[in-house]
Amino acid sequence: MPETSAGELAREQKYVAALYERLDVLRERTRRQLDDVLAQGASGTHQNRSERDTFAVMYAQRLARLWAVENRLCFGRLDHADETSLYIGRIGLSDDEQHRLLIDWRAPVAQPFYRATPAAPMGLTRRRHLHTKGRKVTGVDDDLLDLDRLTDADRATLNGEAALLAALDERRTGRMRDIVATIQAEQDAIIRSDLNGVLVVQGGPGTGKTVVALHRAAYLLYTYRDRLERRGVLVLGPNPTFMRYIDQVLPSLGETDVLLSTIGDLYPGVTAVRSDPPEAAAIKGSVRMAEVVAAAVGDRQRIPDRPLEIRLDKFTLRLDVKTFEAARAKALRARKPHNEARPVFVRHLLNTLTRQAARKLGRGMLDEADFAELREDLRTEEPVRAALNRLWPYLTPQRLLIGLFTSAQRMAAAGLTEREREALLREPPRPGEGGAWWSDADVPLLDEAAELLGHIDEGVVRAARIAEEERRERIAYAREVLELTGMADIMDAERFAARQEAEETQLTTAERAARDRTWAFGHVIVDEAQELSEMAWRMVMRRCPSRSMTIVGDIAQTGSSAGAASWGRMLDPYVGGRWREAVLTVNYRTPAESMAVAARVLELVGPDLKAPESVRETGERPWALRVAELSELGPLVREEIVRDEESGVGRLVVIVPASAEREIGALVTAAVPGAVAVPGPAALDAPVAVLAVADAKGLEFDSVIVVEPSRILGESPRGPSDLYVAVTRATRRLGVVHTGVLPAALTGLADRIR
Ligand SMILES: Nc1ncnc2c1ncn2[C@@H]1O[C@H](COP(=O)(O)OP(=O)(O)OP(=O)(O)O)[C@@H](O)[C@H]1O
Repeated sequence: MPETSAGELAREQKYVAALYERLDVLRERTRRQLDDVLAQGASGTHQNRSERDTFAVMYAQRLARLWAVENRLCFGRLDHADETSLYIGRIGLSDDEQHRLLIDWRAPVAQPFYRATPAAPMGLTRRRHLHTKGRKVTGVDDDLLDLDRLTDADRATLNGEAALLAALDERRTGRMRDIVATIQAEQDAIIRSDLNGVLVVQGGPGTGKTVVALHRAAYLLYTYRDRLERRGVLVLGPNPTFMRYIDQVLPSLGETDVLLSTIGDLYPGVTAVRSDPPEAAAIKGSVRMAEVVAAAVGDRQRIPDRPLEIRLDKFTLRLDVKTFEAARAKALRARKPHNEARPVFVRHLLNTLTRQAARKLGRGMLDEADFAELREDLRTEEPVRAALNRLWPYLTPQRLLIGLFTSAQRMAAAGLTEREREALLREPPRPGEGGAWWSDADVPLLDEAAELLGHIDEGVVRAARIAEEERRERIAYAREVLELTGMADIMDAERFAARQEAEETQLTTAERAARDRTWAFGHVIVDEAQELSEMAWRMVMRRCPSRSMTIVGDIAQTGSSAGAASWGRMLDPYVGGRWREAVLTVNYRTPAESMAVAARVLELVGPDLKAPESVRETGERPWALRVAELSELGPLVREEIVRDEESGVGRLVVIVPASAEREIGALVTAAVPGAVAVPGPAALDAPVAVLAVADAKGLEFDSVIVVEPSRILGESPRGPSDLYVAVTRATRRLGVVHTGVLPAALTGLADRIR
């Protein structure tokens, strides 16, 4: 950082202090507004209450936004040729007279902060980066953009990349940080790209795809707030650990109302916890499964090929094949989903049964009311109900798929081959297993099934009954509370209960969207998009009929057996070639020394692929160590920690083949206190984590040890991509530990001296 005169720092400190004062005033004002709205209580008309709820959500969100921007509220200053200056920060601030004090980084006038260069200064003479700690300005560094105006002193301190390099060199905390202060021009162009259409951002590891996608979400919400606030923005990522890794970025940019989800979480009411073996995942991910699920539904509409007798107390009724066929044809003609077509099928059969019953009862011609009454009587007869349920059962997506995957016969009827059936056949869920039965690859199939099955009337009825019971319970509880607190005289139980309920229904857009399978988002961002299967794309596209999407990923890193080999193959079925691509080329994470190793691994993925260029060097060569047994790993990791600490390196990850995750996890956790060997938030917070490649995807660590690279290579058809992911996770140091021979791509690493 260049020397800055004390006077200059003091001037910036004064300005920044005033910004924080203003922030405090606004927080206090918004808190009071929220309190006032909440104090109005649940009384008034329905419209009053709903307006009050809307205001309460709005003030609460505004308050959260104001609290989220505390750190590095202001990080830049633009000096224009006409000698005016603008301060750039996380949000815009004005005083009560509407003078602008701070410009939101997403506003058009802030754009030169990211794009101006000496060759194209965009009207600027200087771009200043302000460094702050808490509310204190600790330093500034300047890019002088009007070279004619430079004084000799200015020339001596010209320092374009200082802020970026300082940011990249910082120790990692286990959580991704925002980059508002150092967004680079090629990234800014993506962040501010038009809202409409499908934008694909292809880029190698560490090129900032994830962080750029998140800043784009914040930019779009700011620029198109009216359009997006109602429909919401969805950000999809590969696994829960990754979601945890990125979940602070948008709040730190003042955006709290974006739904972050994995594919495994996207179907309301199901959380996928299993992952399928590669072969099963590939079958379930193939678009052919759309036909299989449709055939499985059709299989549940199959009619008997012989007549059916239904014995009642007084007589026996009989349905013949012709009647079944007519009922089914009518139901299919309705072109409705399975459950919604059921009433058509059922009505036809019931009418036939009613006519038979009338004849048997000797009642000949019935008028309309008597006919309806008799039909209703029959419908409630247990044998009739059971027969109708067998013929055209109400189905939930869960019931359909459990029925399918637990029966080789049903799978065959739905068109799966013998080999596919063997790969997919499963035991039914054990009692209480419920949610744990589902895998990531099942979720798009549930969604597909839900489309074909439609709503269940009975379910709606049941839900309404449960809601009514809950309402009654709530009133009873409210009555108790009021009696206990002696407030029964001043407030009635129903009003008290309604007030509580109102608090529960004050949902944000993201919360409402998360509960609704049919929600159409205003914009969808897919990260690590190369991992999505064809079936997953169908599910995602359903969530985004407007096709306003940002898709970020790297085809060279595809690890899933059902993932993408090209963007066109995945997207063309939906947008027919109408997608635009932006390419990121600079790697901000991995030092040049590790990237040289990664480039050789990349040749195994595809000889024509080009690794991104690193923006910095660390001077440390990646190392390799051959050990006789993996049990040597524990002491070795301990040594590495000491070494890392001595050189100021923070967090370490041991990346292992999936098949050795448990064994190596046990070795390392036994040898290193505080080490964590299960994916999830704990792995992000621990000083040492052991992760399989799939769980390390998208993450980064100061120091990385890759174990048994040959096994990673050989473990799946996508082995080379997996090894490429593994060797590109380190921000500082990379080492390789192996028992056998090193893959050729890794020869040439420095020997590690012990
Ligand atoms: N302009 C920038 N200023 C500061 N840091 C940056 C910038 N761009 C990227 N980074 C940092 O580089 C690292 C890599 O970014 P990110 O994880 O978004 O890359 P990626 O392309 O998604 O990588 P991968 O494909 O490996 O998942 C992050 O620490 C990110 O904060």
